[in-house]
Amino acid sequence: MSDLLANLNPEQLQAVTLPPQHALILAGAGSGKTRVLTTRIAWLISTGQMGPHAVLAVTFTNKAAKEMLARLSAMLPINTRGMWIGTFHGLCNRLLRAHHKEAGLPSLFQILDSADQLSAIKRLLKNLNVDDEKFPPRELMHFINAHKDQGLRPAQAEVWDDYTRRRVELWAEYEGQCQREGVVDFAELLLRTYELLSRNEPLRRHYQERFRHILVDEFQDTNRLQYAWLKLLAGHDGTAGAPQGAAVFAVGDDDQSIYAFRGAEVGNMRDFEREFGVQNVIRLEQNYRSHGNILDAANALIKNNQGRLGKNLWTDQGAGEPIRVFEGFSDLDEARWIVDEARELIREGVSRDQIAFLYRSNAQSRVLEHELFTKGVAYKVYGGLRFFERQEIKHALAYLRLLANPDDDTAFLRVVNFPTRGIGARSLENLQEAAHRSNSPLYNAAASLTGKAGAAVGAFIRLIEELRRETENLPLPEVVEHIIERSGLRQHYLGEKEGQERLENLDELINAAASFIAEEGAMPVPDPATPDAPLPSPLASFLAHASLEAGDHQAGDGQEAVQLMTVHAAKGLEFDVVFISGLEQGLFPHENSVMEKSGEEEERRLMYVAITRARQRLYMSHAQTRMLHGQTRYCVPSAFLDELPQELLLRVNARSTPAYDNSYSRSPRAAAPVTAYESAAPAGLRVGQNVSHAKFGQGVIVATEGRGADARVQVNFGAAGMKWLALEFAKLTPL
Ligand SMILES: Nc1ncnc2c1ncn2[C@@H]1O[C@H](COP(=O)(O)OP(=O)(O)OP(=O)(O)O)[C@@H](O)[C@H]1O
Ligand SMILES: [Mg+2]
Repeated sequence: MSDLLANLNPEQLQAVTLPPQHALILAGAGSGKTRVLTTRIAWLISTGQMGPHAVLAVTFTNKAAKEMLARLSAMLPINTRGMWIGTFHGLCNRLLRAHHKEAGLPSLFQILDSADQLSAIKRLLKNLNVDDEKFPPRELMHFINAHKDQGLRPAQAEVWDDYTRRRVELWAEYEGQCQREGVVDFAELLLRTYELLSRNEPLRRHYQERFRHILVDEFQDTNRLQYAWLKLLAGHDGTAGAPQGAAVFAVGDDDQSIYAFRGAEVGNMRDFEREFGVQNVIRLEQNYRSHGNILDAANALIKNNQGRLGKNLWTDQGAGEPIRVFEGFSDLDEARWIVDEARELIREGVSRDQIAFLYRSNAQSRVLEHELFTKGVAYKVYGGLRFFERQEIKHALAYLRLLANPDDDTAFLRVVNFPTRGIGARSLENLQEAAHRSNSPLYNAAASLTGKAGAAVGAFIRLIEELRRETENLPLPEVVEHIIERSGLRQHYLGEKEGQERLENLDELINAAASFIAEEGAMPVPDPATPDAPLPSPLASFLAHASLEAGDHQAGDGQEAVQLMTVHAAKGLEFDVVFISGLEQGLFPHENSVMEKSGEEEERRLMYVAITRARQRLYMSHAQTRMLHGQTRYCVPSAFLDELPQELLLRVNARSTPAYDNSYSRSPRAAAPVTAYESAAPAGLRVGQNVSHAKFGQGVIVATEGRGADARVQVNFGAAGMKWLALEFAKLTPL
């Protein structure tokens, strides 16, 4: 046990060995918060203060949860399987599976990911004959999710006009549809669990008594509902006679709060301190992750934010290397340089796993991927177009979902006519109407269809029934393989011109099922606290996993690969070498943020997170032109670059003339050091400049393109929205 505590500094040691009280560890990046949290769990267990089943720990991503379990197994000779360590969504899923009856859900309820949710909403609007121009489905989805993240149901929503009233009605209809179909969306996982625990006293008591220690990583990014959920589980719900609750140990960093746009509230940290009467607020100030220059850059940047809780991070690791800054002619040029540099590092012996490419927006990964692919460098993308979101995978999963739950209408509609079975849109509409009238799932309403379509749908239902029988006793990977064959999916893609890649992905799904079983064990483990709760089938567990986890299958599992992800997804992680690309106004900071002070500060925190992921070497880059949404944009370097102490930066020049480029009106320029950013902007106007327009009012320029008579600027007019204006016609006055 002494080994466990051996390398901790005094503040870390104090935090790890606190008596069972509420505590808040407030500390900057890389100061060992996550390490302290994990070590505390190990310490509590190894000193016999609690059993593995008395702990609940919440982390932010599946990757982080896995890492925590791995670290725990390394520290302790215990089996960590079955421990309640995971993401909010993962833990809620587990709770609802164990108590689905009490939660009013079918035993095999399915999880809708965001794409499924959107299609469920579109289908609803169509069924109700609602004009989707007036009620754009995506917008309605955000409306619904934002309310649910606040812990609200339609009856509690604030209605301030007819339009909102209608939206709330549609939301209520949507809830009804989900309930009929036995599906839950991400926000519902949390809300349903919260409601279950607050209404069901015996159950609440059971968990309140069970969990003696609740530990939360990245506490700054919890939203209202998550905080309420934690309070409830910890026995701080205000109900009379609640048992002496769990000790809550929260770690966080206000400077890394990057989910305010999704309703996360840093204010939760202050509320926590007050409401739980936290006696112990511990600050950690030594950073063990990054070399001095990297840390200095991060500290200098974040100083520009107001109202911070304030911390002072230092390191004894020495200054290390300067931060290298590269300017590319174009995004392709930038990507080429990044990949060349990475290859050089790999040649020098840096592991691919220790090289990360970070970017602000998912769309930026495409050029990087293209370049990596061309040069034959193994890479892995986290997030983005997830494996489980690809068309062929969703088709295969839909068959599996129907096996598990025939009431799942989203799955039904996805594959009833895929591969084609001659069932027309008209017949499907009739079927949906019949289902709507009889308030039954499509699967059951199928009998009402007559004629040719009726026969075809009947054949489909028989196919599903047969598949269910045929796969009943098969191991999961074989179930997956069987349905890919028997559903006709493989045959279908064999006949498709571009089908090869899709077939490979389908094979990869069989592999994913196999590794899922290998990792999770062939059968789910009964929970000692609720031994009588029904165990989910391996299929149901796998489907939940597919909805919850971003599958990362570009590079084979276990293969070393360069890590690509958005800055949001990089939270909590660390790498020897980090490249941050696309440091341009409008991209990072993102254009949606420029109008608001709070938006700008959130972008700065995001940049702080990006910088502090690096251990030894940090690169930053930007391009003069970039293809975005099919157009070439001229770009101005990010203001964040100017906020860094210039003596920490090493400007590296282009090594050669660009071999290819995607900008069409760039004047031929040699490989001289490039500094003249402004030349790209038309007629004295630059990105970031405030302007006024007779009709739209005041705004700020967020992008420019073209020259002379073609010159156009994109202006964010706030309330009047984002506009592209041709300079020749629009009268813009610089302010
Ligand atoms: N006392 C220590 N001695 C040596 N290394 C340490 C010590 N404390 C932490 N570290 C190492 O420093 C690195 C950063 O730690 P950790 O990831 O726990 O920081 P964090 O505060 O959670 O960072 P973030 O805010 O980015 O999530 C890890 O590699 C960790 O193992
Ligand atoms: Mg951490």
